[in-house]
Amino acid sequence: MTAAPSNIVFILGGARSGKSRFAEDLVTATGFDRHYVATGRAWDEEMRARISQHQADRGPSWTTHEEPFDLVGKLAAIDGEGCIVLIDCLTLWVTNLMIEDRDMAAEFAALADFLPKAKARLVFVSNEVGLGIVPDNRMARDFRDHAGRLHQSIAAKATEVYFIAAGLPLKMKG
Ligand SMILES: Nc1nc2c(ncn2[C@@H]2O[C@H](COP(=O)(O)OP(=O)(O)OP(=O)(O)O)[C@@H](O)[C@H]2O)c(=O)[nH]1
Repeated sequence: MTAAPSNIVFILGGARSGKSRFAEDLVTATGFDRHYVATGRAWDEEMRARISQHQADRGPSWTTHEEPFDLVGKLAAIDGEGCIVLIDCLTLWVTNLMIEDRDMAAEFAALADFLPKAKARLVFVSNEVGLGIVPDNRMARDFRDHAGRLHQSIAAKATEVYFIAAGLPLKMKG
C-alpha cells in the first residue's frame, strides 16, 4: 500500500507508548525510500540487544544511520526527493548534546532552519517528558526545558503532529 506522506510529521509520546511503531508504520505505508536515523547509543548489553531487535524488526528495506550529534549534517547528507527519513528520537539527541555541553539554542535553530529546505519527507519521534512533577535536580529541569522548546519549534514547522498514548494516536495538527 502507498500513501502520500506529509512533508514533516512530528510524533510525541511517553516511554513505551507505541510511538516508534506508529512512526515506522507511517513510513512503511508510503513506499518511499526508507531511512532510519537513530540518535541513541548502545551504552549497555540490554540496549545493544534492544537495538539489534529493532534492526531485525525493521528489516533490510530500511537504511539505518546512527548519528548521536550532527543530526542536521546527517539529514542534509541523506536528503533527496522520494525518500522518507524517520528520526528516533529527539530527546536522546537533546541528551547527547547536553552531555557534550553544546550550544542548544544554536543546534535547535540549525534544525529548524533545515526543515523548510528539506526535499525528503521527515518523521520525527520524541518523548513527552514534561507531564510529571518538577524534577528536584537542575540537569533534569534543564533537560525538560530544552526538550519542551525543541518540541514547540518542530511542532510549529510540522505539517502533521500526533500524540501517542497507550498505543493510540491523537492527531493534534494537520
Ligand atoms: N543506535 C541505534 N539505536 C536504535 C536503532 N534502532 C532503534 N534504536 C533506538 O531505540 C529507541 C527506541 O526503542 P525503545 O526504547 O524500545 O522504544 P521507546 O521509544 O521507549 O518506546 P515506544 O514509545 O513504544 O516506541 C530509539 O530511540 C532509537 O534511538 C538502531 O539501529 N541503532
